[in-house]
Amino acid sequence: MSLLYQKQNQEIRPGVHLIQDVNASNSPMKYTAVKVLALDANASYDETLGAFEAGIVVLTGKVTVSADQQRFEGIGQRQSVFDKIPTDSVYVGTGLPFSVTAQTAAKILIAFSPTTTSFPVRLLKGDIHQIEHRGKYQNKRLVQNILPDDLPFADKLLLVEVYTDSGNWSSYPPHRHDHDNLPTESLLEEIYYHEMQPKQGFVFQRVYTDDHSLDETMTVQNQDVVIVPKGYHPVGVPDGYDSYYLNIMAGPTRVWHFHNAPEHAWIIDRK
Ligand SMILES: O=C(O)C[C@@H](O)[C@H](O)C(=O)CO
Repeated sequence: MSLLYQKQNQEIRPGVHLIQDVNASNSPMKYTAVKVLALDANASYDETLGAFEAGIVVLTGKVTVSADQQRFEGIGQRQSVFDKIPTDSVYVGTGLPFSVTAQTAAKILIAFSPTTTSFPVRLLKGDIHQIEHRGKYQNKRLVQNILPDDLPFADKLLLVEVYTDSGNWSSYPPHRHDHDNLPTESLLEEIYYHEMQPKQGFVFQRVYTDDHSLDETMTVQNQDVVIVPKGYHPVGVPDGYDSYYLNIMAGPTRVWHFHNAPEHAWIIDRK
């Protein structure tokens, strides 16, 4: 089972280019799915959600999102994800139609999770994001929380952006969240959407379980997706390149409680 989905570039509607489309039909994921779309200026994409909720993240550019008689105009805060400016997102509840119209050339990520529980459509402005500077030594990273578990605005979805600069590791020391064992650990699937700067860069990501029945180390390139159905999932960033990824998480309970690999937990305790 490959966990790596390399970028596509398929024009699915006039001015709408499909970069990624990972879902239950082409992956083992049950709680999470993702679409990444590049929109030419003035291009529009619309969809009616089935029994899914969605988080529409404006990765780059300016768009207008309409859903459930609400219209959010001119949202999006950056030209590149590497501007490191928290961007705007829109949460759309289960079963609703939505449309996205690009005011400038734009890139959007749509995260999905199956649910029949309705939550209201909501604009999640970038300036409400909780920002974290995690790690030390060579595992420093910048975390921009878009839809963390302490915002009760979704039934299942959790969304977070992570920046890992040249020569650092993130999602490190390795942790897992694949046991439904609250309050110690929650069961959350995870999807990584990766970008690199400069674009020709790559990162290494390993996904592995305690018994190594799953143990895959991948070379991940710009706009690739990695799925984490279970297991630890560290990311290493080579010298000279900076990494961005957006994480989508979801599972039976919308809480992020993870378990650090015991043999590597000492990494956290260094002074
Ligand atoms: O802290 C990080 O390096 C990011 C990770 O926590 C990432 O968001 C993840 O693996 C969540 O389970």
